[in-house]
Amino acid sequence: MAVGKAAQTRPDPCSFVIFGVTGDLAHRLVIPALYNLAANHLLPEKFCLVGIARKAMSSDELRDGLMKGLHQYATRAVDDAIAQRLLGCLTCIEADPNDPASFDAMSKRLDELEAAQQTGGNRLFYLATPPNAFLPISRELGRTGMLKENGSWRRLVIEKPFGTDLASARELNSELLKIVDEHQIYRIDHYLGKETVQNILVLRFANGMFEPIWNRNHIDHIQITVDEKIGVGHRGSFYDVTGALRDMVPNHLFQLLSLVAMEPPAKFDAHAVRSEKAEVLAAIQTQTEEEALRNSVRGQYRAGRVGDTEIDDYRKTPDVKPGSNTETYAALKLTIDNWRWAGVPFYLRTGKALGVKRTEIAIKFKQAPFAMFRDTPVDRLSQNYLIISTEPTEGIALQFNTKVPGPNINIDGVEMKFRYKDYFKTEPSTGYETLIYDCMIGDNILFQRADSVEAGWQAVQPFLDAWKKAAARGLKVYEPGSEGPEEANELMERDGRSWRKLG
Ligand SMILES: NC(=O)C1=CN([C@@H]2O[C@H](COP(=O)(O)OP(=O)(O)OC[C@H]3O[C@@H](n4cnc5c(N)ncnc54)[C@H](OP(=O)(O)O)[C@@H]3O)[C@@H](O)[C@H]2O)C=CC1
Ligand SMILES: O=C1O[C@H](COP(=O)(O)O)[C@@H](O)[C@H](O)[C@H]1O
Repeated sequence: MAVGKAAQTRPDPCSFVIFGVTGDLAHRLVIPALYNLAANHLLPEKFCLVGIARKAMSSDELRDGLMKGLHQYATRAVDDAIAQRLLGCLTCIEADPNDPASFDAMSKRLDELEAAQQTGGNRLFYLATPPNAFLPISRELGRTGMLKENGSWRRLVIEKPFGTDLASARELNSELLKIVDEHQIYRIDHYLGKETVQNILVLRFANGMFEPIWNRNHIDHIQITVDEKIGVGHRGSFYDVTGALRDMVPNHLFQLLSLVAMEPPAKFDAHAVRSEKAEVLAAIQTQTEEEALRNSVRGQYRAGRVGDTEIDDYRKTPDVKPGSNTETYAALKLTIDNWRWAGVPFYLRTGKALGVKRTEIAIKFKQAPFAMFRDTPVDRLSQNYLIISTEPTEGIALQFNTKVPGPNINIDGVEMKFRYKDYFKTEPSTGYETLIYDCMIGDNILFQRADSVEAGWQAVQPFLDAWKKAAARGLKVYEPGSEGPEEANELMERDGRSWRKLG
């Protein structure tokens, strides 16, 4: 992460080994991110790019596919010379975790490549594979000694989802820690690569004015919204066993929640920041199943339109079970049991096929206790929100009341807005550049530690259990292009609150 560093420097020479290189993530996000790093001179001088495929494939064939993907998904115009430099050195190695001999051969081949390219033995293994392959691949890497650090570094990048519930996340952590040390594991969550998300800490702790009011005395509640317009599309087989809650909440939404709710770390280093994040997640009150049902809404979209795009009924998505009860929308009410947040509800919502793409944290401050202005009762004052948003615009807005010009005291709500693009020249990014760069320089501040992953699953486990038992009961349907099921509004209205409207 660039904060606190004088300038970005090139990482150590290393090999970058991608498992799952034939897949969507590698083509759409990882290679374009490496391209952006190459274009900004942020790849190591000596760099060995290796793709691991389970089926035989030549390096040329793999290179052609990745080059095509780069042209399709790059976030900036592709300069052929840079792309050639990046992919020119690509080597494809065939290895399957079900075939130990293939890993022995891979280990030998990597040694040879690294000796030729003088990368010094530093290796980053990026597991861009389905979660069920994380452990088999790690075990083979461990067995063959490829993860052993002998004067060089060896790192393992694990994609999300990290486990499917509390028990499986614990099991995965415990098995991985038999193979590698925690400092070698980089559990990735691309939300932490987003500028606005990293800026939450800067906003809170590099400014003196927010901290005094950042607590239960001044904050009424906090809303975290991650709405998407896209449907499930071609990801039916993954999504139908995952659902909106597992896909988004214990990872992306909890990253936002932990950054906004954590205590100030003693210093800005990985240990201190990650400890505070884990601490606040662990303080999320564990709900009984009955409370979990009362404090949640789950929905599933039917056929309809989002803007000009036709969206099919979720249950008709390829690879989705015909009568599936998997939620494509989830809203939750959580509370954090600590001194700062006691009595301050956190309302979270996320869903697919909704009317707008919106990612925001809206911090709602308490109303003024008394309105001294005639004809303006306190409940007619506009609400005071501080809004930190990534979508549709990256920025921060503060909403407050002001006097309407004129002879009388009329009051209306206005907004002060900071938009990143008005102040900084930002380059479009995949969100993965920062994370991949940080892995290469060994800065794990933006990666999840085992304890916070487990604390996240612990907090959502009651909802998973309650929803599983309830099956179809309680699953609400919603129209594509809407704001989600009406019951999500009722979740707020019951508490005398409402979701923040856009615009
Ligand atoms: N795509 C995305 O936008 C995002 C994906 N992720 C995560 O990234 C990971 C990859 O996702 P995605 O690229 O979409 O998936 P894909 O299905 O498109 O690709 C999976 C890749 O993994 C390989 N693979 C599958 N099974 C195994 C196995 N048992 N052992 C070794 N390799 C295997 C496949 O290789 P083969 O050709 O041999 O079958 C393929 O290259 C997942 O964990 C996903 O949750 C996270 C965030 C976003
Ligand atoms: O990890 C995931 O995130 C995306 C949303 O990411 P964003 O950066 O576009 O907000 C989501 O679509 C996907 O289902 C999920 O797996």
